[in-house]
Amino acid sequence: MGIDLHLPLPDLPPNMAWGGMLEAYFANAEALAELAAAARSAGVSKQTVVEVVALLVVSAITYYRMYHQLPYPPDPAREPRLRPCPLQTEATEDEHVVPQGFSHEGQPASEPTASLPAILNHLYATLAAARLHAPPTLPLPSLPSLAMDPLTSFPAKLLAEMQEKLAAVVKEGEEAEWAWLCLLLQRVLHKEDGTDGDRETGQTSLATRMLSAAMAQCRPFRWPGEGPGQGLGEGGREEGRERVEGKPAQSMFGWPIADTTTHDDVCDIDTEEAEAAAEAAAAAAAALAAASKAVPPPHFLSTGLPDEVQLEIVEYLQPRDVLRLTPVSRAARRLGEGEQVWRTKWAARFGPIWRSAPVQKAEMARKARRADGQRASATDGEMEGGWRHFYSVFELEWAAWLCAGRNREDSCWVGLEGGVYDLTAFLEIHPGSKETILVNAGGDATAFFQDVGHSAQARAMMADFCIVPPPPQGVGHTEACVLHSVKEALREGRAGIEGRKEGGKGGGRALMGRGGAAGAVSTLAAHLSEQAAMMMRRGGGAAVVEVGGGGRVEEVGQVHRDGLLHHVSEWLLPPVVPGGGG
Ligand code: HEM
Repeated sequence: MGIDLHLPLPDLPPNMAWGGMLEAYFANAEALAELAAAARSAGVSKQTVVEVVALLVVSAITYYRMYHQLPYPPDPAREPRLRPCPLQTEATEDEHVVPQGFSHEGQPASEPTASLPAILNHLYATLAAARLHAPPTLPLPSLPSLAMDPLTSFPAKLLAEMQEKLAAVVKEGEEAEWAWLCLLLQRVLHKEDGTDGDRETGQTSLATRMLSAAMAQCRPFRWPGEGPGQGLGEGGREEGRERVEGKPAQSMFGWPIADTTTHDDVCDIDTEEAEAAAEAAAAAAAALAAASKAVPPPHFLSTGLPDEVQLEIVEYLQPRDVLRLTPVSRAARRLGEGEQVWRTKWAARFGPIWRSAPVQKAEMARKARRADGQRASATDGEMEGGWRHFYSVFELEWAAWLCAGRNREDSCWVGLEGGVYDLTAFLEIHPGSKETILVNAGGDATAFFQDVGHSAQARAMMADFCIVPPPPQGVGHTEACVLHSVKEALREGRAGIEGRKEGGKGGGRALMGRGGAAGAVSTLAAHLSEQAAMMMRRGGGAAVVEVGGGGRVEEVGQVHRDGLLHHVSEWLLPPVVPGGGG
């Protein structure tokens, strides 16, 4: 199955917000399903596609910045003014913590729902614009055709192009940029198992061999201005390149560039020469591989991209996609669990809720009680477990916290589908009775409310009572919500913990749904076993959901080959009977 890319190219506002598009894309269940199907039929994993899209976004950011001649790292004085992101409509501008690139001035408040083809179209259009306006000395990649299938023809076409480029890379031995663009290609070609080429014969593909050679020759990519000796132009492999007096020796990308180099010099390569160089590269790669058998495949996010760029990628992604990316490598984990990422995500998702009047009032009341001499708890005012943990807890608990105690006739608040409603005035006239609401008030009543199956008319009435609006559709849930459902499913015996031995060094266990288990359970189980399978294929290790002694689930987490425990908070899980729930 292919994805039709014959879409009309949209007008590209210069201040396109990639993050918003990507957010919308990943939040779009239909697009995800389409992506999954396309990925399956093309033999590419969803994970890979996520990475590819993320990398494409980085390229877009890169070219966007070049196009507007914005410095990197960003210089606040020269940044385009950020407009409050659509999620933060109430607070004043000063109060906003706007995620980088989330939204720019002049953009419509509501992001269009983007599909993968639309995103690619935007990206390509940006690249095209960048090419048109770039100074001729800037060696930009030539573009893949716009009318192609991103999941099938993309790798093939890009491969052809990349082979050409790689030949130049190897020849010049400098252009790390290409090397990481090729990583993108390599990830796609790799399918998902970290091997390449023909597994039977152990032959690696030309692309990989060339890439290895290029990577071996390239020093990590750095943006200019990161410090002496770090850019490629400083003390790197500079043979064949001349520093021009009085001119910067680096291009914006940080590789050395003589001012006689033209775009054509870089992009139009003599095919014969390229083939010869490719062969040389292959030979070099073979020698390299023979010298060191255990050359790990280069990984996404460990390619020497500047930290800020990597951070930008993960900040754009939905929480669940960040969680999906973290097991890819140590670097990805370090990033994906970073404080700043979750802080930003929290601010974008819950900032408006936190600043909403009811929450502020409740918070002030709580503080006043403290001032009245109520004993503060040991953890009061501290953030335990970091921002990621806090994000999960907040997501799960804030409505209950806000509504606590308000289950009376004179004050009746209910949490529903991510918003909070004051139903005090509605109690008497509620068609489903006052009592039904009262027994469910004072906390989150979403489950019951949805069970009842309220009509569209009923839903239309809700806005009148809303005091804290629910987030816009598509703002995803984190693992905390998934685990909340898991907890319920375990408690009700709809799911259990089962041991599952996998190959490799360590055994593995996964949380398995049982007949009729909640969707959340199977989602988590599928995710975990996907991870497990991936780890196994990469040479041992295990994805683990651990069951502690004494009939209690002590912890649930993923243990990876690198020995890192991806921990999920204990308190989310209920006691289970010995032997594993049910
Ligand atoms: C803003 C909040 C709410 C509004 C505007 C609302 C409105 C309505 C309306 C119009 C009906 C009539 C049936 C229909 O049109 O679907 C109804 C029925 C009902 N509602 Fe609500 N409701 C709200 C919240 C709740 C909550 C929080 C609960 C309980 C947790 C609840 C429980 C029920 C029940 C049990 C019925 C009766 C269903 C039946 O007889 O089939 N409602 N509600």
